[in-house]
Amino acid sequence: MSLLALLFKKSKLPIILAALLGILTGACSAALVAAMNQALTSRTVADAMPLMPVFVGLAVAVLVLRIISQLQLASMQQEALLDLRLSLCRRILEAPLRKLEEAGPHKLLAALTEDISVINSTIAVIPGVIICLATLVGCLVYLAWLSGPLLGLILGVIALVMASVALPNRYAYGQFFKRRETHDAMYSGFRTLIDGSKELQLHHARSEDFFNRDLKPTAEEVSRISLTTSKLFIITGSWGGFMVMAVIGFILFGVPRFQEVEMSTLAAYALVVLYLQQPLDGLMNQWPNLSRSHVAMKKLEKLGLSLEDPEPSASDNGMPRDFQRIELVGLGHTYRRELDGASFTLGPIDATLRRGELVFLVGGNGSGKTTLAKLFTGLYAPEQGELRVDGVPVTAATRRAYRQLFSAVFFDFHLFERMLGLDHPGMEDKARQYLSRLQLERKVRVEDGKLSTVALSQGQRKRLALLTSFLEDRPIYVFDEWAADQDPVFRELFYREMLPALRDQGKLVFVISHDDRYFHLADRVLKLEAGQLVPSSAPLVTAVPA
Ligand SMILES: Nc1ncnc2c1ncn2[C@@H]1O[C@H](COP(=O)(O)OP(=O)(O)OP(=O)(O)O)[C@@H](O)[C@H]1O
Repeated sequence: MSLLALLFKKSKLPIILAALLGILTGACSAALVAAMNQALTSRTVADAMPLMPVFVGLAVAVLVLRIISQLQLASMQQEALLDLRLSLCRRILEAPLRKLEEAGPHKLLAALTEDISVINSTIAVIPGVIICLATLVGCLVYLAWLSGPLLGLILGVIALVMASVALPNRYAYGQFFKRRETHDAMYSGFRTLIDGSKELQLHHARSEDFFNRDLKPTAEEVSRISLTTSKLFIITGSWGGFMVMAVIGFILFGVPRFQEVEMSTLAAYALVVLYLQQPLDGLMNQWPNLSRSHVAMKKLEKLGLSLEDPEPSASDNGMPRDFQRIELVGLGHTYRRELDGASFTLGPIDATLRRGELVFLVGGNGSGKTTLAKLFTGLYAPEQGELRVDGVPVTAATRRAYRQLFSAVFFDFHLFERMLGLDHPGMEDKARQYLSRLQLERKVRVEDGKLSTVALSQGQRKRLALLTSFLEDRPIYVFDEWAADQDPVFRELFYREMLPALRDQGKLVFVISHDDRYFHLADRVLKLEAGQLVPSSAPLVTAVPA
C-alpha cells in the first residue's frame, strides 16, 4: 500500500480538506499568472492599472490559503506519524513470536527508527507536493484556455522530459532498496557493537577485525549508495531545470514553425512555463523522499509489519482458568535455515499435563526443550498437531487467551522495571514478602509499582523475574533452567520449597532442568532427545503419557 493511500485511509477528512485548500491555492496561483500575463500584454500602463486589485487580492489569497493548508497538513502530519509509530509498535506486540525471531532484532530496530523517520520526512513534504501539483494543473488549465493545440504540443514535450528522468529515477529507486538492505546489516553491526562490547574490548585484534571487516564496509556501502543517489538526483534535478528552458525555447522558436500563433500567446505560454519552474522543481526535489518512503513501506510489509489496521485481536478472556488438563497432541515444529538448508524438527509430541502436577522436562543441549516450552505456552503456533484444554482445541482465535494461563521465566528472560499489568490491591505488600523470601529486600525496594533497581547480578535479576512471575498468579508456571545461575542455597529453596508450594496451590508446574540432583522431586519427568520424547531413566518417573 502506498503512503498516500495509507494516510488517506487513516485520516480521510483532513486530507480531503488540505487537498481542496491546496487545489484552491494552485488555482489562485494560476489566476495570478494569468493576471500578470494580462498586465504584461496590456497596451498601456493605464490599461493595466485595473488589474492591480485583482493581482493584490490573488497574491494575498495565495498567501493565506498556502498558510492554512500547510498548517492543516502540519497537524495532520504529526497525528499520522504518531499513528504510524504506535501502530508499528502494536504490530510488533501482536506479531507471532516466530516471525519476530526470524526477522531478528536488528531488522525490527531498523524498521522502528529508519523506516519510520523516512516515512515521517515524506509526510512532511506532502503539503508542498499537493500545492505544486495543484499549481501545475491550474496553470495547464489556463494554458488550455489560451490555446488547446499549443497545450497538446507542450504536453508532448513535457512527457518527453518526464520520460528522460524516469529511467535514472527508476535506477535510483533500486539503489534506495539496496541501501535499505545495507542498513539492516549496519544495524546488525550496531547491535554487535553494543552487545559484544566486553568481548571486543578484551581482544583488540577481534575489535579491529570487527571494525574493519564488518562495520566499516557496511557503513561505507551505505555512504557510497547515498552519494550515488544524491548525484543522480542532482543531475536529474538540474536536467529538469534545463528542460524547462528547453520547453520555453521550443515555445518561442519551435512552435511558430508548426503552427500560426500570436506572439502574445507565445509570451503568455513562456511566462506560465517559467512560473511553473518552481512547482516542477519542487516535485523533482521531493521525488527522492517519495521513493525512499515507498521503499520503507515495502520493507515494513516484507517484515510482515504492514501498517494497515491490525486484525481485531481476540479477547484475552475465554480460557477457563479452572481447567484440569492440557493435552499436547502430535505437536511439532521445524526450524529451517535458508542459508545451508539445515533443519531441526521437534515432535510429534504427545503428552497430557494436569493441574497440581510438577513436571520436569530434561534432555541434552539442543534437544528441543525450549522449543517445546514455546509451543506449550502458545508462543509458537504449532506447525503440526494441536493443544487442547480439557479436550477443547486451542485455535488461532483463542491462542492469545490461552497464553494468559501461563507465567514463564525463560532462560533469556526480560526483567521489567515497572510491575506492568500487576496493579491489584495488596500487590506491593506481596512483592515485599517475596523480596524478603528471595533475600533481595536489602537490594531492591518496591515503590509505586516499580522496582527501585534492576542493575543487579544475573542470579539476583533472575530472582526478581521469579518474583514478578509469582505476582502474576497464573494457573501454569514454566521455568526454563531458572536455577542454572543460582547458588546452592537458592537452588534448594527453588526445588524443595517453591516448586512444591506452587504445585500444592493447584498450579501446573513445568520445569526445564539440568539439575539431576532434584529430578526425583518431580511427579513426572519428560525427556527429550533430538526433538523426540523418549522414556526417561530418572527416578520416580511415572511413564511418558499420551
Ligand atoms: N530461533 C531459532 N531459529 C532456528 N533454529 C533454532 C532456533 N532456536 C533453536 N533452534 C534450533 O533448535 C534446536 C533446539 O533448540 P532448543 O533451544 O529448543 O534446545 P534446548 O533443548 O532448549 O537447548 P539448551 O539445553 O541448550 O537450552 C537447536 O538445535 C537449534 O539449532
